[in-house]
Amino acid sequence: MTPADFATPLELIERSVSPFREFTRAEWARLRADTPLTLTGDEVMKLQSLNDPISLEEVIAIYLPLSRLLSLYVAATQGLFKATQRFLLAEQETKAPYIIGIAGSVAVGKSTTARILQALLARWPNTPKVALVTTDGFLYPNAELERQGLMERKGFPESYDTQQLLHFLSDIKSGKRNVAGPVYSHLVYDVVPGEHVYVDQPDILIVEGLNVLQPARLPRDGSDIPFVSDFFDFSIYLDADEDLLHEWYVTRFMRLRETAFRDPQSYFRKYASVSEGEALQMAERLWSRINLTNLRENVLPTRRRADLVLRKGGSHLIEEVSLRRL
Ligand SMILES: Nc1ncnc2c1ncn2[C@@H]1O[C@H](COP(=O)(O)OP(=O)(O)O)[C@@H](O)[C@H]1O
Ligand SMILES: CC(C)(COP(=O)(O)O)[C@@H](O)C(=O)NCCC(=O)O
Repeated sequence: MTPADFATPLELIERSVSPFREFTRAEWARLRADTPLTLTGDEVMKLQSLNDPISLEEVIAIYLPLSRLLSLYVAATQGLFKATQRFLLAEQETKAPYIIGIAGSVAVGKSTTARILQALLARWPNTPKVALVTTDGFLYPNAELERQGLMERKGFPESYDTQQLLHFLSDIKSGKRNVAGPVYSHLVYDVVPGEHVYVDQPDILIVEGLNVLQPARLPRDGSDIPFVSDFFDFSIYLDADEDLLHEWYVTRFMRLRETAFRDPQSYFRKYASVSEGEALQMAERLWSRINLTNLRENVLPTRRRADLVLRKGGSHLIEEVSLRRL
């Protein structure tokens, strides 16, 4: 026995009650085992979002072990589903899609993580059909947010049509074909009327958004309201310190000024032509009044509900991984 093997009773209790198993980057990277690399450096570059750099090394160290874990979990869930069907003496073979939720703050890089996972999972040897949707389409349109005085609460739980999202997920989970969902445009900063995304019986669905792990606000009459996460088979929370998120948000806003904001259709076009100081002020205001407040009040408290927490450090690399004990 070494001194490190001794722990105080309190330490033992803390260790035994933590619902998560913690891994350093190096420990997690070893769990890739023999999972083959199926993406090239060029493909990875194309999947990254603005101001969210990702390298092939990150895919190898973090995402290949995750892909291996998910392939085991998907197979186990499918086995359980088949067992239930056998028990029910079901005559027809049906299948339910495996649904993965990705939560985390604005500007943490959920979109990059979601796209990398989608590409990796779609390249498993049995090439499953992997669909990806973002929850921003389920935000109420700006006109409705304005009517309800919620324009400064965009991204807060009350700014989403959660009923619509629940119906959408329920239709997909129950195997309906061509389920239509709404589409949000960051350019015009609003839901696009008449535009839809269609999800057609995927093997795997990735649902990405700020509030996907949010508990339902239970009605006083005690009726049973599902959580969005009730539809998830696995969930990921992408985490980073507040200071980093703040820096990433403001840097991205200032880079968007040079690109997307120049488009005459951009909601933020004004900030492409005002002084750098004024643009910076707006970015700071959006961050602190909306996104940071939402992070503290609503998003971060859901972290402990995830099955896996990926924690990013200063250079956008994932430095720590926590996996829920089953
Ligand atoms: N104002 C904007 N104009 C254009 N694209 C944007 C704007 N804000 C965010 N985006 C893009 O939208 C996507 C989602 O951003 P966000 O909701 O902050 O989540 P995350 O950074 O976690 O992916 C990112 O790819 C980001 O680059
Ligand atoms: C559209 C968002 C709410 C993110 O939505 P999500 O896809 O996570 O549901 C967010 O990017 C946003 O626009 N927040 C409002 C404050 C801001 O303009 O940064």
